[in-house]
Amino acid sequence: MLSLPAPAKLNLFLHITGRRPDGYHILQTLFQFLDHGDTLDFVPRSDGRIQLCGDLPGVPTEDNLIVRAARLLQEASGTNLGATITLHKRLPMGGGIGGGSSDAATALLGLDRLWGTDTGLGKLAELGLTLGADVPVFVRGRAAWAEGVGERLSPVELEEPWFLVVVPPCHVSTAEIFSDQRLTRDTPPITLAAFREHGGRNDCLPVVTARYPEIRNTLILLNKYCEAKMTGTGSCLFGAFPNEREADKVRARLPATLQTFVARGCNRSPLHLALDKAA
Ligand SMILES: C[C@](O)(CO)[C@H](O)COP(=O)(O)OP(=O)(O)OC[C@H]1O[C@@H](n2ccc(N)nc2=O)[C@H](O)[C@@H]1O
Ligand SMILES: Nc1ncnc2c1ncn2[C@@H]1O[C@H](COP(=O)(O)OP(=O)(O)OP(=O)(O)O)[C@@H](O)[C@H]1O
Repeated sequence: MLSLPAPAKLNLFLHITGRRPDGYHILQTLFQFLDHGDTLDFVPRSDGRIQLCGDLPGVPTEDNLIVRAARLLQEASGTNLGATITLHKRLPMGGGIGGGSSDAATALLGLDRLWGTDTGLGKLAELGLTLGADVPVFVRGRAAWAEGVGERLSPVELEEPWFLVVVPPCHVSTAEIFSDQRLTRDTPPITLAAFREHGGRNDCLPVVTARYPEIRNTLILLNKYCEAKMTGTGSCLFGAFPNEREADKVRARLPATLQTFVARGCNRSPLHLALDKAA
């Protein structure tokens, strides 16, 4: 059996600089991975079937990004093999930490290894992009400066702080935020050097806090202890700390009813570290 992580990501900032004719948004963002996420177990099958164990509430199996990724790779590689895949879900859904996209990337890389189809990261990233804008960065496995719709990636070396992540008690649909009339789509493009000097913001935050009072209130609370930011289109909020102890201290002060976790920021995806180890 092959067991692999599907880590979370954070968008350290997110600027919307324009919109394509097809409605997709042109963005600038910085992706960093967390050493916290789902786990997928893979067992090969000779009958060609894709079986998923570990159903998600509200997601029909055929729509699960893991199953869709598996079928895409079967088709692209022409393999006759199948797999039984077990998903151990830990990441909140609709949290902006990329759980579904990361599961898809882990399925693509894990099955490519299991089946010996040797597809290569470039082709896997291309297949992944058809499943979601966030899949390619998980396939490439490097913290990245991203442009375009999130698929034009340049690897970057960032500090690797500890993050306290807070999951407000609501799901946010990415499509709903991107279609809100109030969203600003005209932030002037910046450079990585400018971000390192002046930082950046999340252009989705005003729309998300206007729509979700729970997120606005959680942001106010977290801001008492650190500079709180939002990842992706929400709902998750985070703060950076120099070490685990400092992050844990703030975590202990938050109401026990709030879902929270502490994880290390990683420039190299835990998925790729695990694949190297398993080689
Ligand atoms: C917000 C981010 O998480 C930042 O990393 C991503 O851009 C979103 O990536 P994702 O969840 O993989 O998004 P997708 O599943 O590709 O798209 C969900 C919906 O969001 C909108 N969408 C997504 C990405 C983008 N650059 N512009 C968009 O307008 C589209 O309406 C799309 O139907
Ligand atoms: N394996 C999967 N894990 C999670 N969600 C999945 C999966 N397969 C399909 N989905 C669907 O994708 C939706 C988005 O899930 P996901 O956890 O990626 O949200 P997210 O963290 O907000 O993503 P992003 O940061 O990419 O916007 C879910 O609400 C669910 O309907």
